[in-house]
Amino acid sequence: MQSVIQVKNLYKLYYLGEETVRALDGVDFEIKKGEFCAIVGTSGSGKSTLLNMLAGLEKPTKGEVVISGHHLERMNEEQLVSFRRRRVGFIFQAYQLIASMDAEENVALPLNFRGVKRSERTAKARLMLERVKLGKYRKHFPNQMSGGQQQRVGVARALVSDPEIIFADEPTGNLDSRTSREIMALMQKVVKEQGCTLVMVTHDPQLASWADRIIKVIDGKIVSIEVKKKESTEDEEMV
Ligand SMILES: Nc1ncnc2c1ncn2[C@@H]1O[C@H](COP(=O)(O)OP(=O)(O)OP(=O)(O)O)[C@@H](O)[C@H]1O
Repeated sequence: MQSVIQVKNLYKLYYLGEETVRALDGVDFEIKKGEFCAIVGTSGSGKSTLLNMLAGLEKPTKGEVVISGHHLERMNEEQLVSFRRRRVGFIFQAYQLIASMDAEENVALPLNFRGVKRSERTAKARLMLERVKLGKYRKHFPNQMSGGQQQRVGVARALVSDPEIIFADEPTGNLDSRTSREIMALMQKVVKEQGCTLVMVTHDPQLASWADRIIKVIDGKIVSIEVKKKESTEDEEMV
């Protein structure tokens, strides 16, 4: 399988007065196309810094981040914005839905930025809401939905523009354990159905165990990469 993300000799140093924080301290790995990858580690280990580098939200101090053959560290701000709009979807811990927009409008939002016409935006948003089993909730506003439902809207919004890669930062951090499992199962299923790559950051090894590849980070260094043997799961059989 082809690699969609390649990270080579990556460093991110922060200078705080006399002190140098080695948030990423020489990191190398690859993520294959279509994989669900978890980056796991305790608080302060460097997970969010790594995710920000992969999404082109922060510049590395040194090293390479190559996404589908494109070097992010060589891009300027404008190129990075365009890269994110065209190729990337995000799922956030606090959902980040717009309170004044209903579920359908929230899901359609990434398509506005791409200049897709209104009728097509609405049709795609409805399809995605059906896919996350929220078809009946399309006219509901965020404050009329549970946390789990809001995050399902978040998943639909991340997938609506057919991104190559979805980045998720503690996507179930605000949810109880049962709802968390539901969201993990949903993300695993829809990502496989759409054939995109999912990179999730979590501090929770239990949640990381849903992934095909688990990258463990301690003090800015990778200490292990576990690749799970493919099993014929229920989700895969449904694809
Ligand atoms: N802008 C910054 N300036 C200085 N130090 C920073 C900055 N951002 C992060 N750090 C430091 O880099 C290290 C890694 O931080 P990071 O946020 O990546 O960890 P994390 O694993 O995502 O933690 P958490 O799970 O708590 O979000 C920490 O020691 C943190 O204090």
